[in-house]
Amino acid sequence: MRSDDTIFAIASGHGRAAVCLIRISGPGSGLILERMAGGVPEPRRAVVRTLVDPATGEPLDQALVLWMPGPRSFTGEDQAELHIHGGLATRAAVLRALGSLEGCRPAQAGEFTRRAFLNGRMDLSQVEGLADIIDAETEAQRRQAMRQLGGRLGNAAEGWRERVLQALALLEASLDFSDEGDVPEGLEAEILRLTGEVEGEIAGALATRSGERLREGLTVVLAGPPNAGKSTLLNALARRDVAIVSPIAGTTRDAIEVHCDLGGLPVVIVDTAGLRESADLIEQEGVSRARTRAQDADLVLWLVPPEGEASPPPPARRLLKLGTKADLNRNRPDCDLLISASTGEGMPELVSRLEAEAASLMGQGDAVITRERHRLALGRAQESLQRARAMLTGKGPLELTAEEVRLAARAIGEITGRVDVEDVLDRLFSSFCIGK
Ligand SMILES: Nc1nc2c(c(=O)[nH]1)N(C=O)[C@@H](CNc1ccc(C(=O)N[C@@H](CCC(=O)O)C(=O)O)cc1)CN2
Ligand SMILES: Nc1nc2c(ncn2[C@@H]2O[C@H](COP(=O)(O)OP(=O)(O)OP(=O)(O)O)[C@@H](O)[C@H]2O)c(=O)[nH]1
Ligand SMILES: [Mg+2]
Repeated sequence: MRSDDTIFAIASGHGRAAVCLIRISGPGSGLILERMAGGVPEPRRAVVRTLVDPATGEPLDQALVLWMPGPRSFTGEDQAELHIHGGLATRAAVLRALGSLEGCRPAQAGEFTRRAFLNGRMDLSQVEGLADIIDAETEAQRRQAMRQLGGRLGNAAEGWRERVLQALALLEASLDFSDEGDVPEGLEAEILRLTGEVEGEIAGALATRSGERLREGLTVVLAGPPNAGKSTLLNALARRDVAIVSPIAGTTRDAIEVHCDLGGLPVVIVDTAGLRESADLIEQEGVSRARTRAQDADLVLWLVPPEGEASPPPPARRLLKLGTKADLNRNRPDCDLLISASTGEGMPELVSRLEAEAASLMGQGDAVITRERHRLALGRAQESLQRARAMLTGKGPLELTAEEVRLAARAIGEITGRVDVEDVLDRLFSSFCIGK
């Protein structure tokens, strides 16, 4: 795809709507306004214009038009926006007209943001923050995404990289000037200080997974014997009739997921098939899926009916034992909590318990790293720094020490996209909406 094309796309939603936003970016943006909107308005001032078909002059729609010349624009290049009426035919007519102009083509997913990145308007960590803002479903996710867009991770990474490069410069100076192949004592102390500081800060950022958990949402799996009341509990937590409930054991077979917002934190609650030996092939598959989901879950709610558990709970990272149908039997000393979907007993306590679990696993958006990509890159940086520091104090070969420090700087550079990130970009932008 040519990057000097002028690209356009609908940036608003795609159904019938009151207003539709068409975004345009590239060197032909001004010409488009001249051909279709009667001229280029004053920069960054909205004006109402009648849009016309550039081929025939036929009026197509009334629009609010914006002109944002580069480099002071989102993409860093000339940009225009047409805020048109939201009807399907209007949209089609304007897009057809834009596509008929030379050098203009529909944008690919994420292509506006890719241009913003390539033009240095934002770094890779900020691009990820932007993607996360669009996907944020809860308040804490929104806050975390905004911090990343605002440069919290990017600034931290730049700070680390700068100090590592400073240490590298000192090492290289020693390489050039020392005949014995060792580092003068004063310099060695400074290199150890710089790399030690950075290594400690990176270790701090790696110490919690709460950022990744918050971005992805916490998975809570409801598991237990058939008829324990799992689907009834799912419906109660979701406050809608999501799953079929019946007195017949083995009602649920597929795993059913509901996205919930618990005090601003994203929690995916998964209802599963009741665990039992069964001759029914479909039920067997359901039971095997239930076990897998329980194993992968951040938290398993193990539901024990009044008649007790027929089998031990499946292996899980974290498990909370819930006695169900408390209205039928209140004598359940082995359970962490008693609930009844019929009377509502225990439900507020359960929700508080889940909120507390979620908060302790996810925080409120204060973590610095939010993706496995960050964890892997910083993990490599940390290992390189550790190896370099060990060589430095153990009087290891200077060239190898410098190479490790170089590797550390490179790994940190991956966070902001300073170094080879083509494949990361392709993967990331393919997950973007068209128009972003
Ligand atoms: N109509 C509309 N709304 C939108 C966007 C958009 O592109 N169009 N955005 C798109 O995602 C977001 C806002 N992001 C933007 C960020 C920077 C610039 C920009 O042109 N910045 C220039 C000029 C700033 C100024 O005028 O002071 C700059 O930073 O130099 C525009 C939008 C959300 N809302
Ligand atoms: N008395 C009483 N009955 C309940 C309660 N919760 C669920 N039940 C009933 O128990 C039966 C089974 O409920 P489900 O929610 O379908 O149970 P399940 O664990 O999803 O069962 P499977 O999908 O077959 O594994 C239904 O008849 C529910 O109405 C409760 O708190 N009290
Ligand atoms: Mg069920």
